[in-house]
Amino acid sequence: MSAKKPQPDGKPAVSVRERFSALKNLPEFLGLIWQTSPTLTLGNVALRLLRAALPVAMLYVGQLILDTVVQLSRQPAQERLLTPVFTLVALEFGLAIASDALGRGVALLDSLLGDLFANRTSVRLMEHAAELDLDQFEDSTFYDKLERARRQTLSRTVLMAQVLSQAQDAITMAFLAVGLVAFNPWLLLLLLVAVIPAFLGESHFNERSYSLVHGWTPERRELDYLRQTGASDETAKEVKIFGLSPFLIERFRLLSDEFYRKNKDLVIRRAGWGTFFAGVGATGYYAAYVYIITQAVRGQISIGQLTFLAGSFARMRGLLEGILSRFSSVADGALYLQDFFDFFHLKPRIIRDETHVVRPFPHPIREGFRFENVGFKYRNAEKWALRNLNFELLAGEKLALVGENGAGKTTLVKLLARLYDPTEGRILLDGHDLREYDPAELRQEIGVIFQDFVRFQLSAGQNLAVGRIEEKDNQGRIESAAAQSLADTVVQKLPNGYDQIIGRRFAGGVDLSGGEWQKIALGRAYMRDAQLLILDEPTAALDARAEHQVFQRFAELTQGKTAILISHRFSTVRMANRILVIENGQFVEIGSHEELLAKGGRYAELFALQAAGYR
Ligand SMILES: Nc1ncnc2c1ncn2[C@@H]1O[C@H](COP(=O)(O)OP(=O)(O)OP(=O)(O)O)[C@@H](O)[C@H]1O
Repeated sequence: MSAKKPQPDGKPAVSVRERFSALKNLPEFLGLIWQTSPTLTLGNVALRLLRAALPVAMLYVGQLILDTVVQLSRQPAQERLLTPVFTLVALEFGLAIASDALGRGVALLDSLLGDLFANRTSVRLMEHAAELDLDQFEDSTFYDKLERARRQTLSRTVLMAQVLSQAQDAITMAFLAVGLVAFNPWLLLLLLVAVIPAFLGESHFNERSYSLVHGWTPERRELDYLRQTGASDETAKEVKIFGLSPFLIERFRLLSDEFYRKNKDLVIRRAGWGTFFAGVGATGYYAAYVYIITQAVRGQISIGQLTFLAGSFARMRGLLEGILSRFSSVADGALYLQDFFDFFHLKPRIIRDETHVVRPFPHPIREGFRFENVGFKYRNAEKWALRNLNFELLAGEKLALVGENGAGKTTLVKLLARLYDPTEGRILLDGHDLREYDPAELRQEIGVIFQDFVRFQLSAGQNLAVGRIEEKDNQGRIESAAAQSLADTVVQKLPNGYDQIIGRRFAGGVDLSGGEWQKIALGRAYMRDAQLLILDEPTAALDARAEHQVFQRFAELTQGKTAILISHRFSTVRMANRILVIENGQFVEIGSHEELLAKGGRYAELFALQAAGYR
């Protein structure tokens, strides 16, 4: 990267070279438009080509009309034949109507193509985001890219129209230039001199504006966050109780005012310079006009030619100004495209390894999982979340993970599901590295219910079905999963049963208590029918009776399956075959409840601590 000139607020500006090099994105962009709809694209181009030829045709007919009129006016009254004039006027009338119709046709196709393109792009964005790794989502630069790619959907459709208009106007210019150059090539030069300063000015301000907006992506993300946090159903409760509104509003006001001020300075300077450059342009035009008039007065050209040339010059000035100023917004659009393509060029690392034969997932798992010296560090984190971890999770075993907050229990589970890969060491499944299996197949065989499970604003039935979404229409399966997780008792109370929308975001939604939500989430694990079931604090919000019932069923349901339980409640933990204690990401001890109690180590200590609380 070249050293960038900092903006007044310390953010890097975008160099001219970067803006030009961003234009290389246009062919790929046009390719995407073509793929969106070849028919609409072809139609659009054809209409624009026709339309490009019309201005010069109209000016030329105008010239013929005037010359014919002048000629007729010089003839004796009885010899004046008006038919040729009227024919020409009819022709010009036809051209005017055609021009208008073509203009509307182009606008229509632009809008249809634009809408279609925006829809397809949003779908592609969602599809690509779904392929990326979890840690990419946890990276703020990634998020900024995603944000810019998302925000620019609309302006990309504008960019499309701009690129096409650019080509259309260039063709019109070429037609007009032929006439102007034939008359006097210097006029073309005068035209450029009149227009280029405006272009440079425009270009400069566009660059500033892009830099400002680009540099402010994190702050704009924060603004969105503040706006949402200040007023959303999820946060309203705590915002009210803690009286957070003034704090949030103040931060929002400060940030948004600062952006307003910066943008205002830019807009004002832009308007000032814009007026000046428009003056320069007008001067050029009138100089050319005076010259053409002089030529007409001297009889060098006809009155018809005078109007043709003056018209051509004025028209070309408008077109050239348009082309040049559009050029700089096309260049900016292309810069935004850079963000867009950058996002699409991001590749996930946790993918099916196509360089090797992918190992089929064992059915059933024979030996189990083995952690060999596993260490993991989160992206951008200083500290290891897990280190030197060696243990075995045997096939069919129920293993409980115990450790204080932040010990690394959830991280361990995420490694098993390959949401991340270990930073060092490896995890084996039946003697082979997890990376040798297809991650999609692996995840199919693992059912995880995280402690921060998602409360989907969908129907109760769909909330259960997310455990295996292919079975969303299998009502029998949904109901039996609900019965196993006790979610059926929750659904019974809902006015519309399984079809009831839960959560408050949408009209008619009914919210559930924390424990009720948890029963629904647990049901997902039973929908899943996976070989390895992982429940991360599955019963934290359940009352004592419900917890007891859940675990009675859990033992039955996981028979023959491998399971991991994370819990801070020892009543739950002791139901596991073995318990793994971790502390600060390190292995402490492993064994059955009785063994660990007898050993009198960390587990025994924690157990005694909790038991004392109940005495
Ligand atoms: N996405 C993340 N990025 C960076 N650090 C993380 C991330 N998630 C967790 N950590 C850190 O990794 C460590 C282990 O976290 P983990 O969630 O695995 O703990 P845990 O044992 O499940 O805790 P708890 O009992 O509170 O659920 C913690 O120090 C935490 O701050």
